[in-house]
Amino acid sequence: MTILSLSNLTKRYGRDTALDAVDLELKAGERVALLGHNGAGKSTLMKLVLGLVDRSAGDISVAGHAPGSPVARALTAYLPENVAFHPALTGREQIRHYLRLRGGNPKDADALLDKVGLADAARRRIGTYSKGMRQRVGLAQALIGSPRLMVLDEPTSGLDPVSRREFYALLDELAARGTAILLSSHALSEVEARTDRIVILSKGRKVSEGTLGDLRTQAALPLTVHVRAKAGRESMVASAFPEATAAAGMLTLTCPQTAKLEMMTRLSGAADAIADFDVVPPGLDDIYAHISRRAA
Ligand SMILES: Nc1ncnc2c1ncn2[C@@H]1O[C@H](COP(=O)(O)OP(=O)(O)OP(=O)(O)O)[C@@H](O)[C@H]1O
Repeated sequence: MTILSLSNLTKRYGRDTALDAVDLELKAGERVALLGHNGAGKSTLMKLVLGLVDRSAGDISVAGHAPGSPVARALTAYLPENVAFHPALTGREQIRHYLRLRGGNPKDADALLDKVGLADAARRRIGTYSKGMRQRVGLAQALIGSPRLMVLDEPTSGLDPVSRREFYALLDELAARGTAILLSSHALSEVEARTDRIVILSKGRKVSEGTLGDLRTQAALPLTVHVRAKAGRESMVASAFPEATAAAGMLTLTCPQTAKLEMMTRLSGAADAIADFDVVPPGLDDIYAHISRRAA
């Protein structure tokens, strides 16, 4: 089921085009990452989805409803990059407050805090929480009313690696229950591992979209191959791979995606002299840099 649909979506501020004819669909349970340099249009896209600004052209719907309409608002949750809570309130008091504002039952606060792993800290003041714990309060708040679409702006910025992993595990659980997740991030390595699809914006235009595999194919960047020779067989390996550069006791060479099999044949041909080798595909940071540069 389609939860979010953007078609030819355009937003202009005066003569500047912040978002230029963007198409995008999110189905239930999909996790989609929005990448782009500063000013690429990520926040504008999110604001349009939340109904905070009006579109200049194109269409947008949240489960068939206009963004900002009462139904779309009830179906959508938003977690901004920097969530601010009252430091003197406990986690439980803060979530009870939000539940009252959203017409929910304040008694549900403990269940929500438990869901985000804050059951033990529910009675502590938010002023004593770490940044990761405050982000979880934000997530608990966003979970009120079981949203079908969750929009997260840089949700893990400032979190340590363990908190980031735990945060993504919570998102995985939400997605597994059918919530569509749209998040923006600059932390490419985590997006690489924890989202189903990646959308790259540049100057308001969608310049790439797909799984990491799709993007890898589009970018057509070469693989990197590291080869370590057996002791005493260095010159034999060096002559088998004359194009390689040597550093730190290893030979390093690149191989086009389309020439993987030839590379395997060459490696097996020199197998007697090789102690170890690694074939490293380009990571999302390389692919992102390549696609953004090409778009610019
Ligand atoms: N309210 C506004 N009035 C005029 N121009 C705006 C407004 N909001 C955004 N813009 C412009 O629209 C373009 C896209 O901005 P946007 O904030 O969507 O980018 P972004 O990808 O979210 O960037 P960042 O990563 O820095 O948050 C920029 O050129 C920005 O200056």
